[in-house]
Amino acid sequence: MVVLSQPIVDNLAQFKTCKPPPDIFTGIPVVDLSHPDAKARVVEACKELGFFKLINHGVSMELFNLLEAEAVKFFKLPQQEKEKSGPPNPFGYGNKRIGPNGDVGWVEYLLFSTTNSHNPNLIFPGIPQTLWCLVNEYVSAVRNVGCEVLEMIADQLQMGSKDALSRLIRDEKSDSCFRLNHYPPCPELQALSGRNLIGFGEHTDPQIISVLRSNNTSGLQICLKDGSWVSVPSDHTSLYVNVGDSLQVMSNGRFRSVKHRVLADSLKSRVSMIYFGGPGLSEKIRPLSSVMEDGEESLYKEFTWSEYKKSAYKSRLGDNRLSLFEKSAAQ
Ligand SMILES: C=C1C[C@]23C[C@@]1(O)CC[C@H]2[C@@]12CC[C@H](O)[C@@](C)(C(=O)O1)[C@H]2[C@@H]3C(=O)O
Ligand SMILES: O=C(O)CCC(=O)C(=O)O
Ligand SMILES: [Fe+2]
Repeated sequence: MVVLSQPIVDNLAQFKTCKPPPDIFTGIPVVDLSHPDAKARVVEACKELGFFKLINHGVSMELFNLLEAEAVKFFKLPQQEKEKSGPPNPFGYGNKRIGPNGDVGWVEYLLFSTTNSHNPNLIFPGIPQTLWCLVNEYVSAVRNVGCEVLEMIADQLQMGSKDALSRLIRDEKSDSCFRLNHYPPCPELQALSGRNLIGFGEHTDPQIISVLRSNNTSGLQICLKDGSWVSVPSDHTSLYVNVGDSLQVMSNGRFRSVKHRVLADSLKSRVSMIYFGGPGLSEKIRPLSSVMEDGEESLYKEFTWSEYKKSAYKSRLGDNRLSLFEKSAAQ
């Protein structure tokens, strides 16, 4: 019999839990970037799930491994050392608290702005130079992948110019960010209740596009159109792409900003790295005229990314942030 000390139970009581994940879902669309039908498959997946797996993406396994190893090294540092780069405001090292409004999860993380104006020494006094350099190298590689995907969408939807979407995240004023997440295992809880801790609660990503890579520990779940949650198979060689709220708006609801969450594993650490491609602060977020049919009305009130971001940072993780900007919402 496993005997749990009271402090462990008390400490875990603040976190939400969930029944162990169901079998791994086999219906995640796989897009081979080098295949001629890639554009059509990307668009189909953005409409159906707002989520897909990318293979032949061109980011080297070596870069994945180097960044993962440096991230693991950082997360193994004594708590005091890691906290030199925190608290996240919103950038920096965070532990258990997500965002400014009381959300918690079984996760520690480093959140970076990808805009150069942020001096790393001010926000990350505790971060090793090697990790900083690898983050920059990795971000530029996955930004290119994000741009390639957005260019395929623009082409497939005949948006007129290939860079109608990609320019937003390629722009030097793009307000993008990057996150390294570490979900420690929690065997005590599994032993106690047979349940899993919620590592990162359900939410949608506010930006245009997110590009995710994880180690070989599963835990990511996405919500299907019928409201059921399914587990995404882990694959440390692939990238996963999800549609963010801004792309849902720009497609006037044709693409789906996918609701997702992460369950911590009871035995294995999960390490994930996510690039969130966002537009410049003053960019207007509205349906692109090229996607609209004759007479079609926008489902959303027009807003700038700065307005949306401000509103997002007032919300709780699981809130439907776009609902405030829907045309049907009270003015
Ligand atoms: C609770 C929050 C954390 C978050 C900002 C927010 O107020 C609502 C959106 C959250 C989210 C989800 C996707 C990304 O992980 C993130 C960096 C983002 O842009 O929006 C986080 C924000 C965060 O952790 O600061
Ligand atoms: O860590 C993951 O796998 C996903 C985390 C996530 O959804 C996020 O950071 O927005
Ligand atoms: Fe997310």
